[in-house]
Amino acid sequence: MKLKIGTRKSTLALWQAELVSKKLNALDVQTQLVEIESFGDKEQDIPIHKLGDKGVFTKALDDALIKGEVDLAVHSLKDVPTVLLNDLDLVSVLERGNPRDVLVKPKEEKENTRRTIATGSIRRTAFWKNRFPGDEVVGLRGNVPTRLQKVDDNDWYGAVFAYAGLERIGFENRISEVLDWMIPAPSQGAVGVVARKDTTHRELFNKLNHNETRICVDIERAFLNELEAGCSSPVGAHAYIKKDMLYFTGAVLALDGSRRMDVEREIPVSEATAEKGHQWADLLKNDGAVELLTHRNSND
Ligand SMILES: NCc1[nH]cc(CCC(=O)O)c1CC(=O)O
Repeated sequence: MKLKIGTRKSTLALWQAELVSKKLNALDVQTQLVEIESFGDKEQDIPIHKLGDKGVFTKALDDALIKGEVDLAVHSLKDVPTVLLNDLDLVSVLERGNPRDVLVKPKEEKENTRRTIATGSIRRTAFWKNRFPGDEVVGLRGNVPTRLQKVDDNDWYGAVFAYAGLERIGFENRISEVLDWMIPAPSQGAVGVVARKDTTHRELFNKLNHNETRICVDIERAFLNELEAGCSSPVGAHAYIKKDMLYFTGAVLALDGSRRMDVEREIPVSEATAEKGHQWADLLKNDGAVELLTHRNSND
């Protein structure tokens, strides 16, 4: 038996696919990587939230799974929509890396009269403007190495990246600041494996699961799902487990960062089910979170 692992072609995607491959090899399963280009990779210059609502990075791999061209697909879990296609399942979630967002400054710092921050993410934009209303935020796209190069080539104060993405491909040394105050994207820093529902390898995939990570990301993703928001919405959610407690922070922001709603909870791990994520999102919905999310600026 040789399992075909579908992956995107970026350095980060390949690193994550290799990780899954090694874990399967350690379980005496042979593997082969199949590189597939996604729509989100081809269209590097269009802002991500304009590419389409959901699955811009996952669709090509979903198709390959459904056609049987690959047996599993490896993704950054935060890029995977909370609702999968009917025939597909999230079969494993690996142990999470650092979930935080970080600031990367240019190698040579520039003198700025007004700070300009680069990011292509509307969540990062909203959080940044919420905390620093006087700063300017500009768009930034491309895979991690491309974005790092753009940071050095422009006059920006810096750009926001995922800690895990930089660390995995050897750019941890570019981190200037860990942005502890920014609530990460739901499931940021976790790697997920998607397979067909009728896969015959479920038991094998279960062995790749990291239970604590799975509990946390299921809650974060339920929170996002309940708010009916895709990966490109100004929604942050982060859960972590310490001893027997699960700690959760979630927030919904207006696009321009002018308003936000927060929820913070701690519960015993024994009570931690995805349902909690739905409930906590419901609290914010009752306070008008959906109106906050759907409120558009005139220049949008
Ligand atoms: N949207 C692109 C993307 N998808 C996953 C990561 C990083 C790894 C992760 O968060 O799991 C990145 C890069 C980034 O956000 O800087």
